[in-house]
Amino acid sequence: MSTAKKEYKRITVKSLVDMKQHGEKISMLTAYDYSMAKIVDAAKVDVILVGDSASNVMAGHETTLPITLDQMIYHASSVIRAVHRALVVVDLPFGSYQSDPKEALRSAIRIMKESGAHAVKLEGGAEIKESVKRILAAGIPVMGHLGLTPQSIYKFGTYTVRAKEEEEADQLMEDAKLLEKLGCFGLVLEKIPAELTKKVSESLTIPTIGIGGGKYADGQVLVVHDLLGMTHEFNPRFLRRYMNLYEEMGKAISNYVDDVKQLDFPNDDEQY
Ligand SMILES: Nc1nc(=O)c2c([nH]1)NC[C@@H]1CN(c3ccc(C(=O)N[C@@H](CCC(=O)O)C(=O)O)cc3)CN21
Ligand SMILES: CC(C)C(=O)C(=O)O
Ligand SMILES: [Mg+2]
Repeated sequence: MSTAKKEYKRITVKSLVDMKQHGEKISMLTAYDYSMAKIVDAAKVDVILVGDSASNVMAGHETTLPITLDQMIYHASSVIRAVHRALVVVDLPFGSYQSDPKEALRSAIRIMKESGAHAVKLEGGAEIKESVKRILAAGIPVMGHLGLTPQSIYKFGTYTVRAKEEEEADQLMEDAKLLEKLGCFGLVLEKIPAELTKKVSESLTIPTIGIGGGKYADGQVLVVHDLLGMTHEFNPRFLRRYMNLYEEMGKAISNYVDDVKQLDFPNDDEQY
C-alpha cells in the first residue's frame, strides 16, 4: 500500500474516493466555530465535520437531540468562513430529516444555502433511504453514518459497542451497501468491531471513516475537543489524547486571575 501523499489544494468528495483508491488514509475532525476551524484547516485535515456533537461540546446538553437546524447553520457558517482546503460536512440534526423526505431535502437545502457547506451527513440506513435519495437528487453530496448513532440513543439506552451480534452486523453491512448504491460519497462507522469495519471497507468503493471503528477504516474522525483534552470527563477507549488543554488552559487562566488580584497585570508597558 502506497503512503505517497498527493497534494490536494482543495478537497472534494472525489478526492476522498481517490485517496481510498491510492491507500491514503483520510483525516477528519470536528469544528464548530471560526477560530478552531482555521487551526484545523491549516493543519491539513481533509474533512471538517460540523457535528451535532456541538450539542454536547458547545451547548452542554446531555445528548445530541436538542440542537436545532438554525444552530447547526450558525456553527456551519462560522466554520465555512475559516476554511480554504478541507471538505466541510454538516450533520443534519435530530428532527430535521426523520419525518419525511421533503423535510429532509428542505433541511439539507437550508444548510447548503445558508452556510455554504459542501455536504451533509445523516444517521441511519434503510429507514432513511428515500430522504437520502431526495437530497442526492438535488445535487447535494451525502455522507452516511452507521453503528452507534447518537440521535437514537434512547432507542438503545447505552453508548456500548454496536453490531457485535451477527444479525446486527449483517444489517449494518446491508445498510452500508445500500448507502453506497444510493450514491453516498462516504460513510462514518461509529463504535463497531474492527473486523466488521474491515469487511465493510473491503466491500465498498466509497471510503469508510471510523470513530471507534478500528484500524481498517479508510479514515478516522474524532471530536477535536477530545483529542486536545478539553473534554476531560470523556474517556472512551477509542480516544487518543494529544494534549491536556483542559489543564493547560486552566493554569493560564488562573495565572491571569492571580496577576489581576496582585496588581501585576496590567503593567506600565501594557497601558496607554
Ligand atoms: N465530546 C464528544 N465526543 C464524541 O465523540 C461524541 C460526542 N461528544 N457527542 C456525540 C457523540 C456521542 N459519542 C459517544 C458517546 C459515548 C461513547 C462511549 O464510549 N461512552 C462510554 C462507554 C459507554 C458504555 O460502554 O456503556 C465511555 O467509555 O466513555 C462513545 C461515543 C460520540 N460523539
Ligand atoms: C462523532 C462524529 C462522527 C459526529 O457525528 C459528531 O461529532 O456529531
Ligand atoms: Mg453527529
